[in-house]
Amino acid sequence: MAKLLVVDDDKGIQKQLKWGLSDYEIIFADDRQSAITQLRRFEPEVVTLDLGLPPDAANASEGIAALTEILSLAPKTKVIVLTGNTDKENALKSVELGAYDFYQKPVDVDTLNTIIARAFNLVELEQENRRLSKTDAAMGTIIGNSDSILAAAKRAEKIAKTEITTLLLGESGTGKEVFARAIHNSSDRANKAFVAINCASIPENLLESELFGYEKGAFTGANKTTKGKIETAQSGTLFLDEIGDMPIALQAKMLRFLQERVIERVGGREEIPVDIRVICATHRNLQDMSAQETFREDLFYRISELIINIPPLRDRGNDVLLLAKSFLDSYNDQFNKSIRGFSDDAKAALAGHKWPGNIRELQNKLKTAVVMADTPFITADDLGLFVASDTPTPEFTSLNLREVREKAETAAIRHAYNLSEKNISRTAELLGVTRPTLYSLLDKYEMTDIKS
Ligand SMILES: Nc1ncnc2c1ncn2[C@@H]1O[C@H](COP(=O)(O)OP(=O)(O)OP(=O)(O)O)[C@@H](O)[C@H]1O
Repeated sequence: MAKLLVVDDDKGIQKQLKWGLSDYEIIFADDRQSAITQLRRFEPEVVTLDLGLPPDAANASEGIAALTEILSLAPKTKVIVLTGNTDKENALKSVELGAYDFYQKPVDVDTLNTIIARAFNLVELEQENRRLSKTDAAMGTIIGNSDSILAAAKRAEKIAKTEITTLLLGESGTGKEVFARAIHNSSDRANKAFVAINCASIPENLLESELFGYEKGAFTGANKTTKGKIETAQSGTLFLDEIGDMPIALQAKMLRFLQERVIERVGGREEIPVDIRVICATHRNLQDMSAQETFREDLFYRISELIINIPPLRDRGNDVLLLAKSFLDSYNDQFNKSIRGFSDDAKAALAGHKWPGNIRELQNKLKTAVVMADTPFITADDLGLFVASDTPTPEFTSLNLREVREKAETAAIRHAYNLSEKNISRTAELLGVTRPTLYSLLDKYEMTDIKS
C-alpha cells in the first residue's frame, strides 16, 4: 500500500485524515523531529506537512525547516504543505523551496485527497520514467531516446558480437569512446582489456613506439624493452581515437598490422602475433582526406568495414534534457547536493543551445551548475547559458549561416580564453572541446594571436 506521512500536531486533523484517506497506509508525526524519524523509517512517497509546527505553531519557521530537511534527505518525496488560509506568502515560499503543492486550511478531505492522489500518480510516473530510461539506455551506457542515437546504438549492438572493424564517425564530444566501450562490453572480449589511444594527442615522433612498443636500445632513452598499446590490448579491444590524425608514414605500418595481425616493436625484428579487435574513430572526413592523399585509401577501407555515425547533440532533440537530468543525478550524488531539477528558463536554454562541444560541453556545464546552484532548481544563469531569442540579433541579419557561426565561435573562443587567463587547456575545457579541436578552430579562424 502507498505510504503517506501526515505531519500535523492537531489531533483533530489527524483523526479526520485517518478516516478520510483510507486508500493509503498513513503514518503520523507531531513535530519536525518525529517527522524525520518516520521519514527515515517508512520512506513515504508523499508527505502532508502543516507549516505551523510546535514549538512555535503560530509561525511557519519550524515547518519550513522540516520541509528543507525532508527534501534534502529524500529529494524525490512529494511534499504537500498545509498553511493557514491567509498565509499565501509561506505557501509560495515552500513551493519555491521544492514543495510539490500547497493547500490552505480549513481541511476539506475530498479536495486534499485529490491533491494527494495526483502526487502519488506523479511519483509512479517518475518511477516508471527512471525505470524506462535505465532499461532504454542502449547497450547499458548510451543514454538517449532520439531516433538517431537509437539507430546508432542498434548498429553497435548488432556488430558487438562480431569481429567487424568498426569506424565511429562524429564530432568531438559526441560519445565515440563511450560507444567503443559499449561495443567492447557487449562483445565476447568483455572481460579482457579495453585499451584506448588518442592519435591526436601524442606527438608524431612518439606515436609509433607508443602503439607498437620498442626494444631496449632502439633509440636514445630506450632503457628497457617496452610493450606498446597494441600488445597491451592482446585478446581485448584497441580503440584508436582520432585515427584521421595518424601521420601518413605510420599508416603503412598500421595497415600491415590490421591485415596480417602481427606487429614488430620499434627496433625489433621479431614478428609478434596479436589477437585484437580494433575500433577506430574520427571527427574528420577520411574520404576527403583520401582524395587529398593525406589518409591512405587502403587503410580507410580496412578500418571502415562498418561505419556508425554518432549524431551531434544539437540533432538529438529531447536527449539534451535526458542527458542533463542524468548528469544532474550523478553530480548530486558526487557533490552531496539535492538539486531537484531545472527551471523553465534553464530548460529553454538547454534546448536552444547549439552544443558545439556536444555531450562533453553539457557535462561540464552541469558540473559547474550543480556546484554553483544554491536554489532547488538550476537556472539558465547557473548553466552559463542565455535563453534563446527567436529574433536574430540585428547585426547578424546580413550574414549567412557560415558567417554567423564563425562570428559566434570566435567570440566564444575569445571569451573563454580571457576567462581562463589565457590558458589553452582551460580554454578548451571551458568550451567543452579537446585541445586538438581547439587548435584546429584557431587555425580555421586564423586566430594567431591566441596561439602565440
Ligand atoms: N550517451 C552518453 N551518456 C552519458 N555520458 C556520455 C554519453 N556519451 C558521451 N558521454 C560523456 O561525454 C563525454 C564525451 O564522450 P567521449 O569521450 O566518448 O566523446 P568522443 O566523441 O570520443 O570525444 P573526442 O572525439 O573529443 O575524444 C564523456 O565524459 C562521456 O562520459
